[in-house]
Amino acid sequence: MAKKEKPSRVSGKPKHSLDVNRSNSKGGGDEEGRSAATVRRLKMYNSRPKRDRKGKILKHDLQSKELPSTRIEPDRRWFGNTRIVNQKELEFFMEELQNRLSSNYNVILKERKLPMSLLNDHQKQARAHLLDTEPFQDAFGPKRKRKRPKLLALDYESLVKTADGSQGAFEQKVAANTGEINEEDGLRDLVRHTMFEKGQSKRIWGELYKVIDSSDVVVQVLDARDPQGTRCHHLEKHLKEHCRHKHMILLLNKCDLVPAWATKGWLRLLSKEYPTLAFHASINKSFGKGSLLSVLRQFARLKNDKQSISVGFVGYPNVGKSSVINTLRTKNVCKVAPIPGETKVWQYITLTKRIFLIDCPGVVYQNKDSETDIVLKGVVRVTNLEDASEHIGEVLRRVKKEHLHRAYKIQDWVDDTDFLVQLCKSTGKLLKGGEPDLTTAAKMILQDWQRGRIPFFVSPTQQEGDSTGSIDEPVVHVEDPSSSSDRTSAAMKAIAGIISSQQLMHVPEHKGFIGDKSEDENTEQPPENPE
Ligand SMILES: Nc1nc2c(ncn2[C@@H]2O[C@H](COP(=O)(O)OP(=O)(O)OP(=O)(O)O)[C@@H](O)[C@H]2O)c(=O)[nH]1
Repeated sequence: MAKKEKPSRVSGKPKHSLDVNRSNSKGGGDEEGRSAATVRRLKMYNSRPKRDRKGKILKHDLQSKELPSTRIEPDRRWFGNTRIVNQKELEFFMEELQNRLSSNYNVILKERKLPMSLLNDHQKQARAHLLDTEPFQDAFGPKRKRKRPKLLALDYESLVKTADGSQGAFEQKVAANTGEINEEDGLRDLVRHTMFEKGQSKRIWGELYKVIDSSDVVVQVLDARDPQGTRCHHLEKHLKEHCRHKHMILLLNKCDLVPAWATKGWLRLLSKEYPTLAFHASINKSFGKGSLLSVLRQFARLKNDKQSISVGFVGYPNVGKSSVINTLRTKNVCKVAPIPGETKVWQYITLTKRIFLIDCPGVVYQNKDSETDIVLKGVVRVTNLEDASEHIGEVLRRVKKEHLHRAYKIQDWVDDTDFLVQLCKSTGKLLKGGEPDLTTAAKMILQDWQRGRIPFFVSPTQQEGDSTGSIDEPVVHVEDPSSSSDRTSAAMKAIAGIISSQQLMHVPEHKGFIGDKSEDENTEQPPENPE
């Protein structure tokens, strides 16, 4: 037992530092010394058990006199808040608890400390009362509480009729989507499914939704050669309907492959809908990097209630999403290849302490594009095509003769086969017996097309209508009105400023187009080629 403390002196301070009768008051004269509570606690640590020679405890202040001297075995479980009990113990505990609960004279204190949901589990799994009956009025009367089940049909015949009707509607819808209602053999359908549905798989869409869910800002990367063709309206609609708090910007990548006036025209046109920036992805000689970084910094400022923001890069395959991220980091952090489908899964990249970038695999929304359109948009790997020559006619139609002449040194041709034969002869792509290897030549042309070696672009004038050439104030959406404040409006103004100042900048352009006089000359059908 603890010794009886000496009473404090009547006058003067206690001398010993382990004297309990020191003052506890802070404002008193004894500010520096230990308080009475501290002294008592320290004394408790000093009370060690008295042992005999063999180590057996003879006497201990905290040891019960009745029980033999015990030591508690050290165990990890003493420090955790979980316990493992066996089924028997649990059942015993449940019974006890049930008894206590059923008695009106018992109250459970600290109920929240008990795993009540576990103890009441059996109530949830109570059997369905299949044979119980209820009064007719409760089940069918005007004051019935049950929900009426939604039946598709009342009898078997009407069910069959409904199924037939919906099957017809489904088939029509599928046919409208694939545009192949007149195909009879079904073979083309199969080819389309395996090859031309790249970027449409459930897995890829899953990756896209993961990226969207994790992003605060979504950057939709478009190919400057065909911005409308590589846009995903479905995604824009989804963001507008379900994620109004997320911001979206458009990025016209590969603007070095089109004339400057076309880039500016598209910027003007697309800025009416979303903040749009032009970009040329290149680690050493990029364009638009500064503007994009400033816009992202403004978004980070806008969301300064968050520790960091995530920026998701989404878009068609091969538009250059990974290249844009590499350009921003000035480093090869993402795999880049001139073939579509290089990015397989999403990838997180740190740009700054507050800005994270997410690379997403290329996604294609099912639309009415023909197989040739899909190939020319760069969605399909050219090496996988079985008959590449069937798409060459469209290339010859879209690209001006001068460009083809400059690229392949062929003066004139009758049709696409003639062009391919001449190309095979000039490049030596011949099979056994001197037969021209049309497929290899066609693949060569398509690869050049996908890599931007053949000058081509879709003109913005067609969409712009009677554009006056003036630069409109870019649209910057503030989706969350609750967050609008001085800070928000300042950031939004800054973003609009960055975007409109980029529209005035000198944009890089494709050498093949230099010398174009004006966009008015570009009136032919289709107007992809301005020269
Ligand atoms: N000329 C030019 N080529 C570019 C530009 N950006 C990207 N590319 C090229 O486009 C090709 C595809 O680039 P990626 O960055 O792999 O495209 P991606 O969108 O990530 O492709 P997926 O992996 O299919 O999603 C590469 O050969 C790049 O070199 C650009 O601004 N200008």
